Amino acid sequence: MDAAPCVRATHGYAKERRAMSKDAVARVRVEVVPSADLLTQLPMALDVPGAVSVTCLPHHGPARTVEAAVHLARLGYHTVPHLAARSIASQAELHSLLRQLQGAGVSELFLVAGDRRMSAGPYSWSGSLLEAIKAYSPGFSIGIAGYPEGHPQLSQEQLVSSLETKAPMASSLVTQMCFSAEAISQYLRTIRRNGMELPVWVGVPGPVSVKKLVSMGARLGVGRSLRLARRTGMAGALWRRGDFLNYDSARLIRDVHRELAGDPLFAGFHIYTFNDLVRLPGLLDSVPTLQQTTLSPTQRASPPFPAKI
Ligand SMILES: NC(=O)C1=CN([C@@H]2O[C@H](COP(=O)(O)OP(=O)(O)OC[C@H]3O[C@@H](n4cnc5c(N)ncnc54)[C@H](O)[C@@H]3O)[C@@H](O)[C@H]2O)C=CC1
Ligand SMILES: Nc1nc(=O)c2c([nH]1)NC[C@@H]1CN(c3ccc(C(=O)N[C@@H](CCC(=O)O)C(=O)O)cc3)CN21
Repeated sequence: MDAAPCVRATHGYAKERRAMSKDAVARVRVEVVPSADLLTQLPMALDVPGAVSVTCLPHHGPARTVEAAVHLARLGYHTVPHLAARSIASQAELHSLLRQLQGAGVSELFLVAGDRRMSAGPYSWSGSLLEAIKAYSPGFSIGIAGYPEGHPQLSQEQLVSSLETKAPMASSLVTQMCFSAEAISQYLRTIRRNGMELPVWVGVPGPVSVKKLVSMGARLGVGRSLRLARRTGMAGALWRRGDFLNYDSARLIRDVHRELAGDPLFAGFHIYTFNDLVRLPGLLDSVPTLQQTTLSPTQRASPPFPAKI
């Protein structure tokens, strides 16, 4: 870690912490919702040039995501906007969004079908959107979604076939929020066995209140994982005490890192924050650096993770 101190004039945020090294910045992405106060809140929690992934929620629509992404890119963040296929009304709208993003220097996108029941336009799933983007702006790197615990509305066959179609056109895979290190590493083993060779960003919940995670988790279809988290004690201690403090993201990150350190296709962690950013700096400080993930096999025999988490 870089030892340079980083002072923040904040309320409730860590006032002083060690700046993340460039390596650590490269290993972590922070997912945010394009809320009205994002542009003032995010810089208090994440230093430029950190990487930010900007959601595209059904009730927001793509213009809001793109507008926020353009602002964040201009602030100097590596910005990865989500484009939800079902939310894009026309090819003309898609082209306009892509031009705005290119104009701001955005070079990477994350595509999903999106949670809208009906498509607003010609793109009913992320594969057709991917093809359309490649045809118009081949320069974008494109991330697609992976589901360690399946998807509540989609069968395994649909997920496998969707992944097989999209992977050759994509540059990375981001896993859906999951609370189980075992489910994540099992999923990675399975997709690798099936010949998928994309770098994987492992999606984990950030230091969000358990209450928020429970309400969001059920809506996003990760309820099974949450129930597991409660039973296995990751969040269990908090539940038993009856208070809704923080989910222990650092512990999950440590467990996943222990399983995946040394895997050449492990890109890093994608942290779902739900804009609960106050405790993010503390978590980021505890994320392993690139150097620690590329230890030689001999070094790896010793504990693979810094003692601080
Ligand atoms: N993992 C994440 O970060 C996010 C996940 N999502 C959710 O994931 C779903 C799947 O997105 P992708 O992985 O891009 O799937 P996809 O676009 O690759 O679709 C997989 C298959 O399921 C069908 N399908 C997809 N969404 C559907 C829906 N809502 N209703 C009926 N059939 C559908 C498609 O036609 C295709 O055959 C989204 O619809 C949304 O619910 C949405 C936003 C972010
Ligand atoms: N099925 C699915 N849909 C998604 O949109 C989605 C996933 N899965 N997996 C991971 C992330 C997390 N997602 C979300 C979803 C909702 C909020 C959220 O904060 N929703 C607020 C409204 C925020 C606002 O309108 O400003 C809410 O109360 O619904 C955040 C991230 C987006 N992504």
